[in-house]
Amino acid sequence: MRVDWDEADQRALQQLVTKRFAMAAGTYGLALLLTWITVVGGFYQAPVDTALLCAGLILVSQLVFFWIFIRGHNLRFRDPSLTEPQVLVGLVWLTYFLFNLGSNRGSLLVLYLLVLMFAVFLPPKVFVRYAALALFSFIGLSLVDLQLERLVEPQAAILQASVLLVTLVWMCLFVGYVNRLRQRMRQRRFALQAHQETLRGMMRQLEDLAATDELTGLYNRRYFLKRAETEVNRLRKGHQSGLALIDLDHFKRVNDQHGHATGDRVLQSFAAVARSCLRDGDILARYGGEEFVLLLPSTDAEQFSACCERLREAFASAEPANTSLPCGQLSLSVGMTLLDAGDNLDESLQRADEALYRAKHGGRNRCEASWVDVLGSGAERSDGTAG
Ligand SMILES: Nc1nc2c(ncn2[C@@H]2O[C@H](COP(=O)(O)OP(=O)(O)OP(=O)(O)O)[C@@H](O)[C@H]2O)c(=O)[nH]1
Repeated sequence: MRVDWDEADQRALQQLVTKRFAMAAGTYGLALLLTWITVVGGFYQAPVDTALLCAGLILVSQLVFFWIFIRGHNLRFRDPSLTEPQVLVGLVWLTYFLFNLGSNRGSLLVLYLLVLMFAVFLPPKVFVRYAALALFSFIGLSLVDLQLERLVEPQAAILQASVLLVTLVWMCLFVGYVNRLRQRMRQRRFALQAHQETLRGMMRQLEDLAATDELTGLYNRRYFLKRAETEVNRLRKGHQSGLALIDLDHFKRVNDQHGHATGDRVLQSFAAVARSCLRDGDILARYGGEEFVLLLPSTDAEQFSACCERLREAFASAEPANTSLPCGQLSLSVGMTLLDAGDNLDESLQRADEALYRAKHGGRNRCEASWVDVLGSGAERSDGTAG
């Protein structure tokens, strides 16, 4: 069965299964060493050719597995570590090896457990299947010996089979326990991941709250200053950003004549108008009271002036919802400046503030730029009445 893994999972998984393969291959190496000890010690009761053939087949089988792992073909299977085929190869090889040991096989019975150790993480049902295969293979060896009339000690064979049976039953119970433990751990991991996701969501909400002005939904001053500092530092030589302080005109009068609630709605109305005039990358924040601050990345004097002018006109002609204010009563003044690479944010805000001061004192409802000569012709000054 083909399973799709994402790339990071795939790499981590491949590392893990390759380590397991190395362990299995190492175990085969030790088992082959044992084979040759039995051959040299005279316990091996078949021609040496069979031991050589067996060693060769094991080597080939491991090379095939190695090729499968290296090419990543194992990832096509539900169990990418290929535990079942490995265990099957191990059981077949071990049974053949024990068959050739004749009556000496009892002392090497433990090797069945060694092979089955690789299967302890398989589902318990599958493990029971391989445990039964190991037991019946071993009993089968004694039956074949009996058939060939070379079963020297039948009682010893029965005892060995009983020991294997008891050990395998214990292992099956142990595997069931391990499996339940793993399931519980998996559930806890999922619960933990869900908690982490909730926490992350809450953190995002908190960050949004900490960055937002409650009344207007715009960014607040703290967030703006942090963000603007980053933008200023990011500014490359030859590029400019626009910075503007925007102040609603005679706002105290709105409050005094129409009430604080109406004043609040006017502030919200400004936020809505400004949002509709600005682009996504533009940063607008409530600087305090009825004062706002705007940062327009990657702009020049002409574009920035046009943008602020558009905003001024849009607000002057906006009719705030749920207020008794007639349109025409509302206006704003803007103080603009340009930021160059290496500029200091505080000094730039100071320049914008000075321009705003001029806009207020020049009659309000206008945009003034810090880059315009104060005593000059005022050609770049724009206002709602006449140039
Ligand atoms: N409704 C409302 N009013 C606010 C809020 N924050 C500040 N204000 C009011 O905004 C007014 C600002 O008044 P001033 O600083 O005198 O400025 P102004 O009346 O707009 O006059 P100019 O700026 O010179 O045109 C004050 O009356 C503040 O109480 C707010 O959140 N809601």
